[in-house]
Amino acid sequence: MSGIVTLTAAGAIDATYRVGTLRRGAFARADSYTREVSGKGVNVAAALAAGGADASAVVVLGADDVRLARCGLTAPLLRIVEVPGATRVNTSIIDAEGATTKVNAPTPPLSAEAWEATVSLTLDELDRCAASWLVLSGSLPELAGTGALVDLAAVRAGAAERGVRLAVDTSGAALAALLADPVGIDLLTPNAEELAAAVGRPLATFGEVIDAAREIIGRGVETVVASLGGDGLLAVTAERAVFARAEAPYVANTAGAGDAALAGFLLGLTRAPAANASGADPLAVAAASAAEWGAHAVAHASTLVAGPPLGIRALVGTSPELDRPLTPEDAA
Ligand SMILES: Nc1ncnc2c1ncn2[C@@H]1O[C@H](COP(=O)(O)OP(=O)(O)O)[C@@H](O)[C@H]1O
Ligand SMILES: O=P(O)(O)OC[C@H]1O[C@](O)(COP(=O)(O)O)[C@@H](O)[C@@H]1O
Repeated sequence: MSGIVTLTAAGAIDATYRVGTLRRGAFARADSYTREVSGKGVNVAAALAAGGADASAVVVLGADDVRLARCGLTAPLLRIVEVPGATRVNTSIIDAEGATTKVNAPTPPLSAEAWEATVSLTLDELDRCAASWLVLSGSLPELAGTGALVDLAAVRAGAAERGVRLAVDTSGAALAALLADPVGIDLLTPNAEELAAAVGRPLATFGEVIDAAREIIGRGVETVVASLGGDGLLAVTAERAVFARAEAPYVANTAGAGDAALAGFLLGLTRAPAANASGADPLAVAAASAAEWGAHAVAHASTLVAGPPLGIRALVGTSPELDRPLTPEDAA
């Protein structure tokens, strides 16, 4: 199988605290605390590898945390660009009811040398594993001294020259920058909030999510997978919209669900030729796989998933109910 490479220009340490009760403005002592080397592309690659894919993660990390990265379970997947200092820390606080409060730190600016090294390592990695997909994951740092985000043009051109398909999972300024030039993006995986920001209006129903996804598709993106938390997801193309949802065995930590769902979608696509041959619908197969991996991830205490979603089966609908409201925490 050809490989899948992820690029995370803003690597992170995920710090997860479990507390009994979390009250704004009040003291809480954690019952447990974990630190994981993360960043969206690291999590995506970990899930892809757990699903049997040949995956690797190019990630920018602070030198202070490289030893932790080299000792972790994902170490064999990581292609690290080391920059001076510490990696940013993204903090999740999970209370006894299973609700996650998350604060992501800003990423420090990247020097021109570090960004050049990142681009060149990414293109080398595409060649090394004869990649079929490149996944651009997470927020983007500023290029030091410019006030502008790092420029993805060389990475995108390099992927296009090699016939490598492009998946994008990002938010905020990075999503806006990518959507200013969306032609060539094969797969975009926003959550409802990110999709709402991209089209500049609130989204309250499945029908509104599909319309927003089609607006993005009209700008040049091939497929939009809108992830809707506990409501599941909608996989939308110019002609089709497929709904999928899987029941999570329990909700332990929602951080990383989007990354696992993206990995699940790509793993599902790799099964598409076999699905086609057996008369199954490839988009539905990929959407089901995404929902199963997402539900699997929320049942994991850590951001990273270990192993495939055994025993989790998605319900899939090829005619989503357009009037169905999103649950309030997913509506945007
Ligand atoms: N509580 C849940 N129960 C079942 N599936 C879930 C739950 N939360 C998330 N998922 C699955 O994981 C996917 C990604 O989660 P979501 O929270 O939407 O992404 P993100 O982390 O990017 O905001 C969802 O589309 C859904 O399929
Ligand atoms: O680069 P960003 O947007 O700050 O996101 C990084 C964070 O996203 C995560 O990958 C989780 O993302 P999802 O919950 O969307 O899967 C964290 O592990 C990481 O800390």
